[in-house]
Amino acid sequence: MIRLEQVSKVFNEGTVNETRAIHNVNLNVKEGDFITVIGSNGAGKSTLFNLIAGTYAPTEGKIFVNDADITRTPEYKRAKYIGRIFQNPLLGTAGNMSLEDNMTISHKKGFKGLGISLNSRLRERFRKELEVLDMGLESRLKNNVNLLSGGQRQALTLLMMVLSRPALILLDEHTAALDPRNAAKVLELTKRFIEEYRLTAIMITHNMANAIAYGNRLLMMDAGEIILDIEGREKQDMTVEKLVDKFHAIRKKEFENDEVLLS
Ligand SMILES: Nc1ncnc2c1ncn2[C@@H]1O[C@H](COP(=O)(O)OP(=O)(O)OP(=O)(O)O)[C@@H](O)[C@H]1O
Repeated sequence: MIRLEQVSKVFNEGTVNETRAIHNVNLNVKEGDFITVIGSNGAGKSTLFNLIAGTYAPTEGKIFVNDADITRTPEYKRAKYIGRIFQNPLLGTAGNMSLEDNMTISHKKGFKGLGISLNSRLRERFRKELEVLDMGLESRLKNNVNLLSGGQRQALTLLMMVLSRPALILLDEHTAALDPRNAAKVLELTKRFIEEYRLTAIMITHNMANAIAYGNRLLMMDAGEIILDIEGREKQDMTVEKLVDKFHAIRKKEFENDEVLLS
């Protein structure tokens, strides 16, 4: 459904600060894929997301959605079908607005422009949707979102995004800023929503064990390249040790991401 062909991204081209963040990447994301992405520091993981989301245009190459060339489609247009969650829980929701107002906005997005006003039926629906999170948020519809904890806020962001039914979701270390208990909870909700709503998802994680445990496909990036793309049996049989060994075998160097190896 999303395809990258020979995509490269160079920042500050022709200056002393020139950085080749993505180099000749080919990637075909199939409908229903849940892809985890792991990689050393500066490997190009976030840049890959920025290219898919349209935050940056590639220096070279093309990006397609269902065979339509979207290489030059601006980010705000792609946002109609690509959902994205960042590491920072403050970014996905409006803190100075209530839960119900936040949810109304994302609900409207799901209905692609239909005028929708907040009424008791919609409130009841929001309550039911929030119950699924099992965080007690169903009784806090009128609370401002900035009263929520980081974990609650990230779970709400996830729920709102899922309910707008994006064709593709990009999760950029979305549990990395949470304490371990909340991180595990949000990760489990993520898995559950992806399965229940049959979403196509790409998730960057610094945790190799999670990259192996979640999803049907795993990418490893290094120095702007996808150096490993595994799925099926090969992914199921993968272990952290085997993954580190694979990295050494391919790159003939140490894996430079302390967080990955320590987590
Ligand atoms: N806007 C930008 N301007 C200049 N250089 C950039 C920009 N964004 C990323 N880079 C550079 O591109 C390379 C890849 O960065 P990117 O953030 O994609 O890596 P990453 O794999 O997400 O790293 P990390 O795990 O450390 O977050 C790095 O060398 C980075 O400094």
